[in-house]
Amino acid sequence: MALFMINRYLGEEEDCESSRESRSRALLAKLQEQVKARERQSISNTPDEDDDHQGDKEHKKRKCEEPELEEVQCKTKKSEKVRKTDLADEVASSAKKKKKRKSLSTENESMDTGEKESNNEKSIEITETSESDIAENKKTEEEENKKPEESVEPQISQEAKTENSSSQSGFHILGGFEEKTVQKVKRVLPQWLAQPDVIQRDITSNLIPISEVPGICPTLLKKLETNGIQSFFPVQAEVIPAILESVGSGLLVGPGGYRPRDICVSAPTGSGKTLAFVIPVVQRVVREVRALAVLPTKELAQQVSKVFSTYTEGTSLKVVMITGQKTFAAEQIALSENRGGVSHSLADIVVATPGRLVDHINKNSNFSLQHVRFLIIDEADRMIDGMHQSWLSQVTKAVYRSTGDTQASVFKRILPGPITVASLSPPQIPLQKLLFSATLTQNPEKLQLLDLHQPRLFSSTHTCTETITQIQDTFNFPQGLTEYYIPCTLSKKPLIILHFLLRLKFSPALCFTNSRQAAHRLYLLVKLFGGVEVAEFSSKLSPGERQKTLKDFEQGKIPLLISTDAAARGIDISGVKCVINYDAPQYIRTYIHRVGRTARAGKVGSAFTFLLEVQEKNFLQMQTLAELSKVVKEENAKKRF
Ligand SMILES: Nc1ncnc2c1ncn2[C@@H]1O[C@H](COP(=O)(O)OP(=O)(O)OP(=O)(O)O)[C@@H](O)[C@H]1O
Repeated sequence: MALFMINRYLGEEEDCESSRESRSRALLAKLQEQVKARERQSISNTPDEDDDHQGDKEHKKRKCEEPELEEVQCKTKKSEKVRKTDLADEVASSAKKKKKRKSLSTENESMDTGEKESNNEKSIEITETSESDIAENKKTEEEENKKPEESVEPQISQEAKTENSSSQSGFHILGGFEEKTVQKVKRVLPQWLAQPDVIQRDITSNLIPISEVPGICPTLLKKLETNGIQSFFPVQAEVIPAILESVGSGLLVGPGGYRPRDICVSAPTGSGKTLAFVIPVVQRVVREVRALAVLPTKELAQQVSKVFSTYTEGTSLKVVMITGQKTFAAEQIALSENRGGVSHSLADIVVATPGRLVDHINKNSNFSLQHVRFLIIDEADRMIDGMHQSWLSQVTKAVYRSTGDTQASVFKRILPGPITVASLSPPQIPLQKLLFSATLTQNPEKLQLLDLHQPRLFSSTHTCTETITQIQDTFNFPQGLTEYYIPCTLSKKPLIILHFLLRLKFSPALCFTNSRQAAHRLYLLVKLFGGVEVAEFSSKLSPGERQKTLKDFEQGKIPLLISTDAAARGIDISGVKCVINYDAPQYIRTYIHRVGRTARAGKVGSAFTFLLEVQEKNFLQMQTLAELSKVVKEENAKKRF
């Protein structure tokens, strides 16, 4: 007995024949209906229809032959219709998005409009195929237009629809449209730059009696007094003890037996930076080239050399200047002598310009820098700009050059690297860099070029800004300086100069132009006009002529000196009452150094800048002059020349 009975369903198979017949009949009827409809349609169409239509006819013909295929194609067309309608929707929805995202550019908007237009064209094509669809589309479009500011939800659904349609059409949308907040990288200044030892800017109310500054030997104190120096300026009171402390345990090592920190000083023009390095160097140096001061120009080197000579007078120390003012042979003789086949240094302190220094390193075999303890880089920002000459790497190489001398090898110098037990023994002479400038850059990338060791900064401009994005090189002007600018025309400039000298008796005046030609033209013009003793100063003159001109100017023989920027930096001429920028300087640093030739050492002075109308805006926009511009604007509103 069977446990289960399986009944087989035979329904369709049973009347298979009859159903097949009825299906083919129905299909035939449907086809005939369609053929008739198309015939009616073709009759109603005009004969001058385009090629596309003929294509259609052929198409229809094929369709008639292949009814099944037609069915499939109809479906495809239908889905295309859906896509096109969706495209129209997409445009509508993107228009909405556009309204919401105000930040879209007009250019994009116009592009979008174009797209919309073309999509509209497409939807017109569609209307030809199905009128009911147009009505529907129109309705949707109208609805969309009527409610442009719909709630977020419908828009999201539209977007979803768009995405859907694009995935249907086989396109993938690239890129996300979400606005993500990008995390900003906060660049932080190294601590030594962010937290300097602050130097008071006001010299006169911050004088420190020389006896109160620790560590200075009695001989030097006496010498200072002999030179009329009773008190130290703030920069000297801060920096001298710091340098002396770094050589407290002798020249071989710094505090705690470690390499001493390099020192950077940023203080206004005329604030006394020269003595800040001259005093400790003279106190600590013994015979051998122990200190090397590098300066950008001959005049500056001469000036610094003079200060060193003053403070080494009466000691066994010898200062030698190598700037090319003397012949190479004469400089060689001054630097070293040969006794019994062994070269001995005759200089303890060398003051040099970078070019000539490199010449001696390469060509003078008796010139040794192996005992240099202090490397002074004055006008440091200018010297960094001149680093392409690679003078510093040449100096460093010469400092760490091996002698092959076994006796000296006890104190052999090795290029500094990471501190290890081995590197600390035997003791080495460290090379300590001392940087000075009124416009020392605070840009760590530039300072990096100097390969400083754990630097310590003394600055009169502490801005409390640590992040690099906020950092601007900000500099201070001397306290006693008053700045003016004079709006004028080109033709009136010479007259104003004469007015200053002849009527207002502004002298001695140092007048700056932007080129040698301009300086020479103005010099001739003033000379032709007469009534004022005038001289010019530029690289056109020989070093000897330049030196004489500066001396005459300092002694009051020349009330007006017309100069290029050759006299803008570092030149210390006492008694300059007024600086005139006949041509406006292009850079703030140039401006600071030019006007810094007056109001030196706590004295008062004035600076005048002639500005053509076109230059006013740029000049006042120099960032650090923002404050000045405010004051000067108010003042000049009253008095216009
Ligand atoms: N303690 C002091 N007492 C009186 N005068 C001083 C003192 N220190 C320096 N001076 C004088 O101040 C003047 C300016 O000094 P110095 O040339 O060193 O300035 P500076 O800071 O190097 O300026 P710049 O940045 O323009 O080169 C010099 O004439 C110098 O003799």
